[in-house]
Amino acid sequence: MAGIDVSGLSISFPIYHGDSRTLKKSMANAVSGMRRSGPAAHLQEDARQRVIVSVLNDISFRLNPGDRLGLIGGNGAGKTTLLRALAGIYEPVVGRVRVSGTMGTLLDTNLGMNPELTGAENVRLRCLFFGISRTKTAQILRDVEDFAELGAFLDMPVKTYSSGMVVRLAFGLATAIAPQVLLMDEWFMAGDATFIHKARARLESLVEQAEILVVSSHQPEIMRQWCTRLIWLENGVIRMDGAPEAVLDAYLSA
Ligand SMILES: Nc1ncnc2c1ncn2[C@@H]1O[C@H](COP(=O)(O)OP(=O)(O)OP(=O)(O)O)[C@@H](O)[C@H]1O
Repeated sequence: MAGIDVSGLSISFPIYHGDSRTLKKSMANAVSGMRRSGPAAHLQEDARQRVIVSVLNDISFRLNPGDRLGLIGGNGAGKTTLLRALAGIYEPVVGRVRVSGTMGTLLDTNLGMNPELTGAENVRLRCLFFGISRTKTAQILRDVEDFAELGAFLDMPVKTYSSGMVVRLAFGLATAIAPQVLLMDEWFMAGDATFIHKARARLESLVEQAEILVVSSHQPEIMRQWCTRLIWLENGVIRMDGAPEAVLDAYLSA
């Protein structure tokens, strides 16, 4: 059964810089004089006076099949970092992340996509990676072809695609293999209106199969329509966690 269990998760990045004295001084000033909500609130020094960016701090939540979680928050709040931690790209510094079930990620268009290979070759390669049979691979290829509407470009190297075309291919492929847990950053909404309409219809059908969705977006409409729960992140901590309307009302009026 699909599930996500995040407990006391903290993530920070050390800053390794050749000449960090000026940086440290400005950070020390920022840290000592900062407001909690100020843009430098997550810059700190560790016990060894190294500068660290504390991106997520003590994050906990659980998700069960059918949950559709939206992450909202201003620029640099930690939404993408949280998605990357769920995907296993970042290891927790403190706390733990447990994800059960097969996972599909729409976090970075180039992730797992070889630009030298054609769209079709990338589809076949992904199927090979997941151990999918030839017959099923042929079905998936047809499905991606129908969805992405790339025409002859499906047999062209991905490096010749526009960014919107890469989004269509990546989204089509990630959703064709029907993961139990789908993690999605908002970049895919860069597609044109027709694509967003199709993407939504496809996502709805995935979520109907009681899978888990975690999506980050700056668009309130997307959050209202797609999510059953919202977490508002601010400077790496959970400011509010609850029903979409309540969290959006508080977030938009803050
Ligand atoms: N590898 C890294 N090294 C240092 N700092 C990082 C790293 N990755 C992210 N950060 C910092 O962590 C903070 C949170 O970044 P993140 O991309 O998670 O924010 P976000 O909420 O997704 O923002 P946006 O809405 O602008 O995409 C930012 O201040 C960013 O500069």
